[in-house]
Amino acid sequence: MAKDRGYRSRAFFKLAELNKRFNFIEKSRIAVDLGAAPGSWLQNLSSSMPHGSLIIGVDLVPIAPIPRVTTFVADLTTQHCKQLITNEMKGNLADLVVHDGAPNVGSAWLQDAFAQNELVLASLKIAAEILEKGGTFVTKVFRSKDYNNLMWVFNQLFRNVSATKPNSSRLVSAELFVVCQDFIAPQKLDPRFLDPKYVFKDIAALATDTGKGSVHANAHANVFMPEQKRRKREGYEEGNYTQYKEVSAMEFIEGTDPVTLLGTHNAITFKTKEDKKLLKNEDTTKDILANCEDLKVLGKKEFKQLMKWRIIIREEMGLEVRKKDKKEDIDESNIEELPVNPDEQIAEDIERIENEDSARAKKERRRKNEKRTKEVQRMQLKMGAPIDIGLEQDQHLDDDVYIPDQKSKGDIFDLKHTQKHLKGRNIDEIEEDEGSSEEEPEVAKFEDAYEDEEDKLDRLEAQMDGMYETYQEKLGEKDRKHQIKEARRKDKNREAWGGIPRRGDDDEESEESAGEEEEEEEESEGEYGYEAKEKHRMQLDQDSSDEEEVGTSKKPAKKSKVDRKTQDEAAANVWFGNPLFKDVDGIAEESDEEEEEEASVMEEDEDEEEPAEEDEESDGFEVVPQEDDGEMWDVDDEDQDAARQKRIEDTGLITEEAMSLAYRLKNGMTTKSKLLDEGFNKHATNDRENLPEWFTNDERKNYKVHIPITKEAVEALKARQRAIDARPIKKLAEAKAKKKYKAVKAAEKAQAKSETIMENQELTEKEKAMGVQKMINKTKANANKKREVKLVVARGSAKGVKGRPKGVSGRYRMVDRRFKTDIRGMRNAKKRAENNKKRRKA
Ligand SMILES: C[S@@+](CC[C@H](N)C(=O)[O-])C[C@H]1O[C@@H](n2cnc3c(N)ncnc32)[C@H](O)[C@@H]1O
Repeated sequence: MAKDRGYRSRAFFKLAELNKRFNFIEKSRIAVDLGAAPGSWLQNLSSSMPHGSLIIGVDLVPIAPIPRVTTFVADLTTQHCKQLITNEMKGNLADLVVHDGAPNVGSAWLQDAFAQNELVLASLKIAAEILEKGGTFVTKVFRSKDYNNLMWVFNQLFRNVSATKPNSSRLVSAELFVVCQDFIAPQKLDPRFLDPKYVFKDIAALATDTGKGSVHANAHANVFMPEQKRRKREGYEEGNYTQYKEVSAMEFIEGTDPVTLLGTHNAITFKTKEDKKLLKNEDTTKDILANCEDLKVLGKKEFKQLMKWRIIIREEMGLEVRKKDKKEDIDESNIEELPVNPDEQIAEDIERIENEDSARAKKERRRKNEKRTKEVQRMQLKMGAPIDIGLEQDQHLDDDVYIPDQKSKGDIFDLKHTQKHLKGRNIDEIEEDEGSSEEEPEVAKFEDAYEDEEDKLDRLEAQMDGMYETYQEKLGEKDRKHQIKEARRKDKNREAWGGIPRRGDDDEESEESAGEEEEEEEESEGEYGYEAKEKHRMQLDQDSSDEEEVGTSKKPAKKSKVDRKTQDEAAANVWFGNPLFKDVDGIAEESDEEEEEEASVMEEDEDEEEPAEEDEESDGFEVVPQEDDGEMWDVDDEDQDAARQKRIEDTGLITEEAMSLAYRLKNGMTTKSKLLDEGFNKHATNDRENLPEWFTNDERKNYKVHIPITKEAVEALKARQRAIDARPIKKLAEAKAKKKYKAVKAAEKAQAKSETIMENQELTEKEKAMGVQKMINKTKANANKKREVKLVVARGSAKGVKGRPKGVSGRYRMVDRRFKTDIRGMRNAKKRAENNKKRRKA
């Protein structure tokens, strides 16, 4: 698909998808692609960035030139690489750094998460040095135990960080793409933030290393604002992360950072007088109370409930107004910002996610049972697959991961996430900004943002899948219809065969077989490209040929051998009873006659010697004399299927591609090993499960190297086709064989008669010679004699009577009365013409 469109790799679509969602390319002027070979991302940048933009690509391997792109061969983990880039940027800063690098060992891609994530960090290091404030960094990461640490680091350097998995990325692969927007551009950056030794250590350890307070908030302060006096951020006492903490309801209502409160306490209590007043409030429902009892097990829903409840109470209390006033007097240094303990938070996350997982599983089961529509099932399946993958990794830590077609991932919602999104703008501030009346909608907006986006994407995904499936079904249907239609077209008598059980079976089987073909096609998904196509095509050809040979069945095992034989005979009789055979020399018109004919051709011939009864009328039937019926029974066009079948049997090379391949091999233009090499690529062993159908279908077309079709191959095929076309068709061959058979029989009979004559003692030698000669002449005449077809007109009560008319023997044809008149007229005209001719001569 990618190559079709001129892109160097399918990675193109990943960046395109990311950009579609986050829209970072078009607004960039200077972009750097780290790990850019073969260059599809560069192609994307080159085509989408404004004119005059600077685009730099770096890779260990050279990149073929791309318009408007400067490339270097360099190792992105080196200082030299950064130097090359900065030189090219001539003192400017980049607005976009993208990184799709992957550790490359030999020719195979080693999906070593650690090495990958190390590369990510090296790229981030470059990005941090060359990006301008507000810039964007896009990177591929592998989900592993280090993933969360990386995310943590990204979050320290960028205001908006989103991990996503483009549809074009295989769901089974651990690869994710993280789009980090709004670069903070810290004045000074602690090198440990970009040092794998530290980053891939435990986050808590990192935090411990980076500051006195032993929490990452302090680490943050250490790294970003070393010169500023730190706020008092006591946090939990060291080693006492698990202590049970309560917060009063009023504190939660009035507090400035409810999210942190919820994240750092175990329960909301209603002990004070003021708290107790809240218990009387009708909005303080049982659910709210239950939620308050254990904050550690809050799910997304419960979290939302509590946040909404808080806002309602605040509204009722008019806290916003008071707060606004208060805010001016607030000495920021007095606000105690409760730090988030990473260990505890992770533990919380794990616990919560576990609960959520089981709740979600239940919910999904219920949904499945309730809605048994295809779309929802598909959607749910999509949701399931990535979770399975995620469980191999530290899935429970992937709180930031947003996976478009995996609703459940979106459900992995935690306080940390929320907090991050509210960073620098907590809910209270939102309230203040928007005014009290808009508080709830704003919060609701925030809360529903996840759901809306997820739902929308899920819906879209499901719709797309549904549409695609319908399209596929339609295609399949069309195919099947086409096959049946084709079969019918080739066999005009098919309907007439309906009475024979075998045909009925065949019909069913053909339907079944169509289904089977579809299944086979699906099963052969593992086979890609031309070969699969070819195999399928040959299979179809084979099948249609099979169908043509009446009496054969795709599922003979179903029937007993005897049955099958009888049915085959019946079907064969019907086949040869087809009027198409009527005019073929040597083939009897009626099927029963045919058998007799084969047994004793000569006898029948003798019968036929009897003069035809012209204008014979018997029981309402009139036999019309027939002068020359040769033109009446032209054989139809030749049977293409037979020709095709023959062609497959002959060589198996029926396509231009196959022929070209053979031609190239024969003429030393390619070798077997080269072809084998071409058949494999670095993606050959990739897992193809769980890929979107549209993608696999497109891939199948483009997965293999396309063999160029040579002129010579096409010529050779055409020549062969001409030769095949020139061959006698099957029916004709059968007719000729029959004729030959008859002739042999007639000769044998003539010989026997001659011997009888010769042995007759009563005859003179001359008489014997004359007798034999007469016999030979008669045999010859019989052989050359065209079998006559009697034209029969049904009259009176005989009209509409089916079957052989009474009193008519031999070959006959029912005709209209006017036809007889026409024949007569023609005969008379002919006679008149002859007489005139004679007269003129005389
Ligand atoms: C998946 S490919 C990138 C594909 C690219 N985004 C595209 O669209 O064509 C990964 C690339 O990372 C490069 N790479 C791996 N380690 C690297 C390093 N240390 N420095 C530079 N490039 C590296 C590999 O050479 C490889 O070309």
